[in-house]
Amino acid sequence: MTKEVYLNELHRWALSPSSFPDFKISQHADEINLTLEEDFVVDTTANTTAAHILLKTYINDGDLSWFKEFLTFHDLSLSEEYPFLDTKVKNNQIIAHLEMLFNYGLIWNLKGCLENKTFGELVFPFGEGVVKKYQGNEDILDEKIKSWKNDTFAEFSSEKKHTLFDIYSLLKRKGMMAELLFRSLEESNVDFIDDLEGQDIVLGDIDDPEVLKLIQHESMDVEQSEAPQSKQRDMAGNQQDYLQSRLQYVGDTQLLTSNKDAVMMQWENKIMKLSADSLFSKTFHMDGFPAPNSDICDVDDDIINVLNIGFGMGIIDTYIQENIALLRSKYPNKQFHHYIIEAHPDVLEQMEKKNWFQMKHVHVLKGRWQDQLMSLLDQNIFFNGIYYDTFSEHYKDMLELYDTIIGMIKYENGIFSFFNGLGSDCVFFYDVYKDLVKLDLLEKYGLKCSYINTLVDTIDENTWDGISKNYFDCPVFYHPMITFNHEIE
Ligand SMILES: C[S@@+](CC[C@H](N)C(=O)[O-])C[C@H]1O[C@@H](n2cnc3c(N)ncnc32)[C@H](O)[C@@H]1O
Repeated sequence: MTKEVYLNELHRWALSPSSFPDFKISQHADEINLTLEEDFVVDTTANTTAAHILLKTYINDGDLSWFKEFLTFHDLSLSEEYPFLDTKVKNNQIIAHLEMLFNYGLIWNLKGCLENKTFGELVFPFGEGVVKKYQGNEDILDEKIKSWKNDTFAEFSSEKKHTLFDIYSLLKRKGMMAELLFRSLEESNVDFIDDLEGQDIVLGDIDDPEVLKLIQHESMDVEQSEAPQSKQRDMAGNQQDYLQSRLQYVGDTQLLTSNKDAVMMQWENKIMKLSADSLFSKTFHMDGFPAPNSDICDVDDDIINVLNIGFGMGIIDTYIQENIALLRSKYPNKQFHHYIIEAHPDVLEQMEKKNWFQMKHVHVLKGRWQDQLMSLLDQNIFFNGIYYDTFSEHYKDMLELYDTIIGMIKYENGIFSFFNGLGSDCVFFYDVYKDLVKLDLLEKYGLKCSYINTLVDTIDENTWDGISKNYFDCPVFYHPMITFNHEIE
């Protein structure tokens, strides 16, 4: 069987699997060497795979008008008429079909179909956050989201809703596996991998550019704010360039690089308030948070230390100071210390102007956290709350950070949090990273990560005017609350 004939069969099957019960990928896949993502693509310009077709058909309950539209839109001429059969993809088959496609090399983060979406976005176009519990007023949701929730999602049977969550979990798992695989290859220069998901895969040498390309293709390598495609110095993606660049404060609303990348913006104000409160929430009763458990909270804790990494516009630091002032008046015998680490000279100059160096019990450490944290560790200072929000760093840097701060968080009543912009320019990637962070923290450090899901109501159509790149495009913000896992005691 030629590849063309095989692919034609594959797509007919994806449109209507129950009409082709005998179709087996494995029968001919090996013969035609079907292992890479290109082999699944209907048309390379449209980048739409059999899995996109399968998912979209399932979600649309067998109504295939979208597929006709898709063919016309992309001016596709196919060798054979596709049968527009009125047969639905069944709830109990879809997971097995997707698993099979993944086992034959389907790549998890491809965008395709009419709307150029990832598989995850076909299932939950606005991410998992809007279908799970969140804080905030539903009325503020965008009309498009409301209409999807109320007119589309609400109409699905409960069995179908369950299946959609199962599909989404599978897709997220595939994303996490790809990230973990990429990371371990980078770390250990592994040459061969055996028995991944039941197959024997020989990857060859990681230095082989072909292998590296394949793995990188599957990895997201997210940054807190991603770099625009430009020939200018890459300030958002490269720390050295960033630290040597000039920054500009635009009133009290923005901090920008000369490339107009946003280092910090005022729309994050609400998130900074939530973050500042959460740093004290395991030691004191803060509004909107459950009371700290008196069994595990160290009530004799008289020295309260909070650390913020990355000053930016000082929004979170201002809220931390407000909290300290309030708590100091309630607990006059306790000592409160506020540490700040900041690396950029222009930001340090701004801090100077605003008197941060003169404030009582505020300790500013000038330099990168990579160089400053050790001195705190050496002085045996333990923290009730640590917050991380830098710029031009990657998730790799956060993994490095975990190694150090694990020894600095108070065991009983300490908490770590960060501005969660990981993968936040795509709802599906944001959901994958949400789970990956949880897994990383628990597996390696025994830390428990839960999230407060809060609606983002401070971004509007003008927010990104004049900014080179929108770095947050999700309706729900996942605020991480990371503590030692006392449940395992
Ligand atoms: C997004 S801003 C922080 C905003 C802050 N949360 C606020 O409320 O205004 C990021 C800050 O981290 C600083 N930064 C970037 N890399 C750093 C590093 N490695 N160590 C310390 N500070 C860093 C930047 O210069 C910038 O001031």
